[in-house]
Amino acid sequence: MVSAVTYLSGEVSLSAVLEIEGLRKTYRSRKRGVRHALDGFDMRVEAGQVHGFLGPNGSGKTTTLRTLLGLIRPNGGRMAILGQELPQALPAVAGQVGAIVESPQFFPHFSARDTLGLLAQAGELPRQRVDEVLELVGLRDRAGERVKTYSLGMKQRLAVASALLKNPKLLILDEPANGLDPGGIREMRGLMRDLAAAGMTVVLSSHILGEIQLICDSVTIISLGRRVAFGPVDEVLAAHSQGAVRVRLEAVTDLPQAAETLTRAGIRVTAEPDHLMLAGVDKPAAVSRVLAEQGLYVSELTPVAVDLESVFLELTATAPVPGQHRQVDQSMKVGEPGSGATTGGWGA
Ligand SMILES: Nc1ncnc2c1ncn2[C@@H]1O[C@H](COP(=O)(O)OP(=O)(O)OP(=O)(O)O)[C@@H](O)[C@H]1O
Repeated sequence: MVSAVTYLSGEVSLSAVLEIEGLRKTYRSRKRGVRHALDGFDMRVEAGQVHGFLGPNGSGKTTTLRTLLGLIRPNGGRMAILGQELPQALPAVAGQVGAIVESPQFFPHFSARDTLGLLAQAGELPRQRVDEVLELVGLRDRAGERVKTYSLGMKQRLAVASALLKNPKLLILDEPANGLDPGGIREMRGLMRDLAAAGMTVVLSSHILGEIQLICDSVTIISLGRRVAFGPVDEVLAAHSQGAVRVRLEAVTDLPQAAETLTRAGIRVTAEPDHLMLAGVDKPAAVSRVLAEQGLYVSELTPVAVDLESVFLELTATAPVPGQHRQVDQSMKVGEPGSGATTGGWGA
């Protein structure tokens, strides 16, 4: 584990493996105009953590990761990995960063062992590392079979194995659980925890929020190119659990009117099929009073501990859909009515 201690603004903190401050990236195209994919984005990941990077489609996750890896040039801000400024230090830190940002393509007629052997040779890594990573990702027993016979989950594990070959200090994975069945997801979760326990820092983006809540020590949530929440998972949940209340009505058909009434009363409401979730409620009695005044009668009013999915919904005003990508664009288009609004989404 990286054990260095850094001094920030007079405070002692653990060493940050990854630091991003005020990162900006603007895409310009004749057809779509100017878009701020990253609009002053901040992120900090401490050593030895599994860190979840969450955001709706089009919120800027891939742009952030591609910028970090030197594949895209930012328009402003600063980035550092292992205390070294990027992109200047990229050649120096590249050997300590393993990443899968886009699904890697493998030769279909090669086996996993041949594929990794070739990559190890190209990277001048010891051959024994191939068997170590095959064991780590649980592919050892099928390592001699051709990649074209592999399931999506096995290809995903091969991709992770290829990123682990150089025994990186920082592992960056974009949607590692994509295409995995529940058993595969559980194995991947165990692998991430084992890697972190061995001192590796893991950053993973995912749309499977329940998984992130189980695996990750800390999270960053991005929306419209800006950080909207960050910190240890339990602290983020605690901060958003204050005043969270579940409301059921005698008549389910009254829910839309109740949602409207409560929203008008200044309460944040998320509608679920058979109940409403409210946020920031100081006095639950006020909720039943406001509703009763409209002839809407409450059958349940329960304070609840929120999960990461509810926090994500509240902060980004949209629900994640596993496996869906870029069907709705969350980035701001400059000059568009509503640019700068805090909502985005998958809705279309
Ligand atoms: N090469 C590009 N040219 C123009 N716009 C781009 C380009 N790449 C990304 N964008 C835009 O930048 C915004 C952020 O995209 P990005 O891919 O970083 O989001 P994301 O959070 O990774 O989304 P997803 O979860 O769908 O992968 C989107 O509006 C996207 O359309």
